[in-house]
Amino acid sequence: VEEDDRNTLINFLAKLNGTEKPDPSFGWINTTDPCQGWKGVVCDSTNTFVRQLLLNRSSLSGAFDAASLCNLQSVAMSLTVIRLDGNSIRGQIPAEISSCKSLTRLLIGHNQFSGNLPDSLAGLNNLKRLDISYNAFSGSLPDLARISGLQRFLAQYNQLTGQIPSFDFSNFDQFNVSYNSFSGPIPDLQGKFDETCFLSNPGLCGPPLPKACPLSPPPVNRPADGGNGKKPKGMSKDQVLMLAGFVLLAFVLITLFTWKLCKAKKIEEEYESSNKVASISTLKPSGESSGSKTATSTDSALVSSSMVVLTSPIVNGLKFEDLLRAPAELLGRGKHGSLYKVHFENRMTLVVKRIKDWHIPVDEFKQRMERIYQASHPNVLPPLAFYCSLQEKLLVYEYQQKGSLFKFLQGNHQGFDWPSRLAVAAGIAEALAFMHQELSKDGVAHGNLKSSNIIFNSEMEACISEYGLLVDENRDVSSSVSSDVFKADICGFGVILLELLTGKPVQSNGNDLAKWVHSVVSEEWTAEVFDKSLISEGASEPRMVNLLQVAIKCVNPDPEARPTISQVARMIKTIKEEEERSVGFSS
Ligand SMILES: Nc1ncnc2c1ncn2[C@@H]1O[C@H](COP(=O)(O)OP(=O)(O)OP(=O)(O)O)[C@@H](O)[C@H]1O
Repeated sequence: VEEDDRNTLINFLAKLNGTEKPDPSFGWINTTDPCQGWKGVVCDSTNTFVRQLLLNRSSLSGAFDAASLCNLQSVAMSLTVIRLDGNSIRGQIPAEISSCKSLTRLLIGHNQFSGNLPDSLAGLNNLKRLDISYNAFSGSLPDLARISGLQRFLAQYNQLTGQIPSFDFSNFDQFNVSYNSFSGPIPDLQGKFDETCFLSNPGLCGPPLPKACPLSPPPVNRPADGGNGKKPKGMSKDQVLMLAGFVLLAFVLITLFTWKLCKAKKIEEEYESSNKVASISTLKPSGESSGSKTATSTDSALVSSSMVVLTSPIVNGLKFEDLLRAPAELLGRGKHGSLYKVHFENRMTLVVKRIKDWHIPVDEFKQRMERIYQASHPNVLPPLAFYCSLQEKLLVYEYQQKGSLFKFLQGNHQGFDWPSRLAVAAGIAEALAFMHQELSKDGVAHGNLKSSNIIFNSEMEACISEYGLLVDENRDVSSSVSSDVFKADICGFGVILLELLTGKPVQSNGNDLAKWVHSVVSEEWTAEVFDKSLISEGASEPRMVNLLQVAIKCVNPDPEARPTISQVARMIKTIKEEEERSVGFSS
């Protein structure tokens, strides 16, 4: 990034800070490149382009100068994520935001933004997630329905007016416009989302709200219509009656159809959940005798205040009691505890990890979770909330329906080609390197890295889950013992690389796979180890061997001989670059 552009970025942060110069703790200085250590800046794998600005929960209270940011050629084309949620930023969103053409996520919830949203926002046609919730935005929404790939729109707790755009809800995973002043009919939700997403908008009508819409169309108050709300001219009385008849018929048909759809969905859900669903308070942690009392069931009335919600846009207002009451399904009982899928009435689905036998002091647990949440990398699933008492430790994550790498490799993964596997390897290495760097002083490693803890998000990007859930209880951060926890992650990562190369997920701790690969490689049968589908797609054998060598370094039985994760990330980046060059060359 050129020096002038760096200065513009530094001014951008200063404005966000509401000060003349940015807070030095961010490390945004013009003698270093943004890709080298600027807090909250995530670059591409070649460290050339700024991809993400992650300035959420950073105590910012100034203004969002999107104009200077998005007018920077070098940044605007590459920037895919802006996260500013959880600050106290004021003012409007400048119309120039639309020059940040590549944005897929714009997350600015929980701030003090106000004024109208610029119409140009609807020109961000790569946007997948837009979160403007908990601000003071007013006026009508731009025609966001033009953004065809939008999957998430959160706008609750603002002062927005006008109609809700006719989104194509088929792609949506979350939607919320509650606590605003929207009016008019709710668009066709295609069977998704219930009334909680529309609460407290007195002018809204139609399903899923119990309030039916008036027969004649309500006054239209969107700017595109001129906002005059006048009746169409030149219609005879008969024509008006006929039109009203059609509207009535359409309304009856839509209501009937929605009712049938809801009924069918309910039956399907009841069927799916039969035998499997109970509430989390009735499901006992593994290893617990059925006669024993859990802290959860006894303490619940006393401890709801101890439920710490870290990221409120998704789980705002979540209480410990809500977690206990909601229908829960046991997903698995691992070595370290049980995992439940918890369904909420507003269709939010979370997973709750109930950690077994972790004798960590409550304060240390809290501090640890907050540090992990603050570290924030897009390829690491953040804890959304946690609960901690002496006897009970619960962690809440977003449910990811695409499942884990482990499950994926267990199934028919024929189409999982070499470039995709390389991208998964590089993505996880980069995310792990980021977390190790951010949390090295705290001595917090992942602690249980394996392919069932690599989860695909809705965009099929591999994310690390359950970071930092284990602590070596004999650990002494000041001594070299703490480096062992990081070296254990390297070994776990090496096993994941072996799984990607061989296409065989490991059931045990990975030693068997590592031993087998060692023996095959030492007898120079290297090609034998690779997944047959990789060989048949014509993946580059030399590059697969290079990755195999990285994996073998990582699973070295001597922890001290293993490379660091940043070294690993660099090696994988080089292999990936070679792959990209060769693909570019051949095409
Ligand atoms: N956020 C999530 N969304 C969807 N599935 C998940 C999520 N987190 C974990 N899973 C999946 O749920 C299953 C059970 O998870 P669990 O953590 O109990 O398994 P585990 O990793 O083998 O156990 P442990 O971490 O205790 O060793 C695993 O298949 C895991 O991949």
